[in-house]
Amino acid sequence: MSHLLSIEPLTKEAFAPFGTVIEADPASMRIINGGNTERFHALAEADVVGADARVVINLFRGEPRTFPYALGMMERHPLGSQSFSPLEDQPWLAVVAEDEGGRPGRPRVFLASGRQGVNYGRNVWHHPLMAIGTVSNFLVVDRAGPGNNLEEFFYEAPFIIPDPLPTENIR
Ligand SMILES: NC(=O)N[C@@H](O)C(=O)O
Ligand code: NI
Repeated sequence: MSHLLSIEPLTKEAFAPFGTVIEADPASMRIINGGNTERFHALAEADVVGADARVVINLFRGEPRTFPYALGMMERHPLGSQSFSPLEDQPWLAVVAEDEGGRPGRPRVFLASGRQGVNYGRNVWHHPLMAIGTVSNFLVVDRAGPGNNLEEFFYEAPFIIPDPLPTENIR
């Protein structure tokens, strides 16, 4: 089995096993504020569990990853979902994996446009934030509160993510 990973375009259908895509989906749009504003309603839902769990809104400023990238670990948050929405129209990578008996399977790498965010479902394996090209800011909605909300897994051998830029190479 090759450890070189391919990069897929992010679509809500392909990402569905892992969470939802946060983008201006016309099907969710309603006109509000007397016609001044388009509301893209309820694109995702924060899912937090446990006593005294709170939904919090954060800013993450990610340094761009360097490529080829040796992906050696994945993480998940058993007590809450986690969303990432880019703030500067910069593409980025959402990396996820199915759970296979309590460990992540082969990672899947999705190239998100600068107008696409994701909400990782609660307890879904993912790689920590992967900005590409330049320092990138993200609005992050996730869980705060008591309890251990981080589980990490380290692969026996790293997977390799090729350079996603220029994005024209993504098929
Ligand atoms: N540690 C932290 O809050 N961030 C990670 O969970 C991540 O997915 O980037
Ligand atoms: Ni995370």
